[in-house]
Amino acid sequence: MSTVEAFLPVSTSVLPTIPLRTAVVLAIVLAVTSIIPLFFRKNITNKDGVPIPPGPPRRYAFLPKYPERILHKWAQQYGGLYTVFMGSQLTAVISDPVIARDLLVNNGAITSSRRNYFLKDEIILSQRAITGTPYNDKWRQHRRLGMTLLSPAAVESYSHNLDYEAHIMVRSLWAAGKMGKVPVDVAHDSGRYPFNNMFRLSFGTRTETNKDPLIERALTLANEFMLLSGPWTNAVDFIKPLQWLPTQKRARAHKLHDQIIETYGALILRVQARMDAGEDVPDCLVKTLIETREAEGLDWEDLCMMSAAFTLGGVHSMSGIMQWFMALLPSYPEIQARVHEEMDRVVGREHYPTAADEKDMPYMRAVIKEVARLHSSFWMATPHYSTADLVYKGMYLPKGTSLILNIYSLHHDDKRYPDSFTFNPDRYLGDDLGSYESANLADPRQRDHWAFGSGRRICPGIHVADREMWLAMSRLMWSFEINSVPGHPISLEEYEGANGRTPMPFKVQLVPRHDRVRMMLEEKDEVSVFKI
Ligand code: HEM
Repeated sequence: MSTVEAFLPVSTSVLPTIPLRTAVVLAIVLAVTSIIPLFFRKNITNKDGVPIPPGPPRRYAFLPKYPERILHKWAQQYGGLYTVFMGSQLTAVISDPVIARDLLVNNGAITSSRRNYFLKDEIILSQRAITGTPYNDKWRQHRRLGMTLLSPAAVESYSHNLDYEAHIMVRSLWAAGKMGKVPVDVAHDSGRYPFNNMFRLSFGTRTETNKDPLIERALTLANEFMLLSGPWTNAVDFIKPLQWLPTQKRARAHKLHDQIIETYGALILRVQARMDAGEDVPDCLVKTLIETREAEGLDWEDLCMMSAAFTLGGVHSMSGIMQWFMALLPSYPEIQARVHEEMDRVVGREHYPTAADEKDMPYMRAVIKEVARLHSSFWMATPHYSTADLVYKGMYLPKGTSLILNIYSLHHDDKRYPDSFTFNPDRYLGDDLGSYESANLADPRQRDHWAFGSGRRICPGIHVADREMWLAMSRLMWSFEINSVPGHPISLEEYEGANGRTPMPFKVQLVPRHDRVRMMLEEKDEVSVFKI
């Protein structure tokens, strides 16, 4: 009797005896057939035998730093629509403008949901903050409430506030740079600018000094959100058993959720107290939410997450693009010279460029579009998720497919953007459309860039973001020559972030262009508005 047989229960002796070697072989075969396939892609077809789009043979739990570079390599190998298995999650990667339009716009009724990402959606956002909500009535309701402040007409109504914050940002950078004599780290002011804008939209107020601790707190929360919500970077999002373990990322996600509720909840209560005391609270998102809470059936988490939605969506993204702008331009003195020539010719040196000057400054507009193309805040937008089976050009996308807009490949298509890795604003001369108009062109191959995503989940902040970029970037160019600091090269290849991307820390020299700069910047001081 073998050792194994000695330990078998007596009752098994009635079963046919399997020799030990056969048992071992069977165990190996079982392991090979049931475990090994978990590491390779599945061949899925629909009932008519239509296969899923091609893709790499292995399954992945996460992709390392700079996942967009791997997606780009696969796009070149497998084409404009391919699939990758992230654990058991089938993920379709869209790298072609026509396919993006066909799948995300024309089939938007069934491709506009969100997968329930474990860290981002389930823990941090509780499926809220607009971005984390599946395509359902709650999403429609929250997006509608948000859009009351984000429509083009609404943006016009508060454009003077954005104007003022752009002034404050330029002024603060100028002061920090001691009028061009000292190198400046632009990150803090690049973050405070959109934060003040979003804070005002959400809560009707602004931070009054550059040192207000709320700025650092909000920027830290937004940054942590971006680090934890990468669509390809967390194995725990794709391997279910990992979700049962007390991992460090899981703990960070719970902490972030609690901090969002605590920080934004406290601010809501302060607005509520003012309203209860009969004070005149400026129109803002939180005022609307408090007034309509009962009629809309909003719970406390809805309120907190909605009041954080603009800050989570519109601060890190805008701060990133502002920083890329200031990181890029020092390497292109000839482009700066062309902007300055246009600025002096169209605007002159007596006053700042305003929103009204935009239409007359095609080169400055082209520079902004080119920054958004070459250094998009997000390379993979936010994944969409399909809610019904779909067959597209002989390829099957089953219900429950995650759909990734591969912005990196779309923006590095050398046919659409010749020499696509080069910063060349000339490619946008003659394009006088705003980002939203461009996203709605009948021919998606003519769209300026895809930085704001696509389809029914397209960034709702697109209009305010366009205005913010124009005001801040044109003012920076009116005021300064942006130079690099000798001996401190700025890296344009490396960057930070798992989701939203920002340049590695850098400093620039902001040299005032003329005497009026000082007078303009000294003109308006920090003002205090409604206090909460
Ligand atoms: C340069 C600035 C910005 C960029 C590059 C950007 C980019 C994006 C992208 C790529 C998406 C995903 C779209 C998709 O799913 O297809 C998105 C969604 C979103 N953005 Fe922005 N965004 C910016 C500014 C803003 C601003 C200023 C706000 C707020 C006022 C905002 C709020 C949101 C929200 C709430 C969503 C989720 C929309 C939904 O799921 O329905 N974003 N943004």
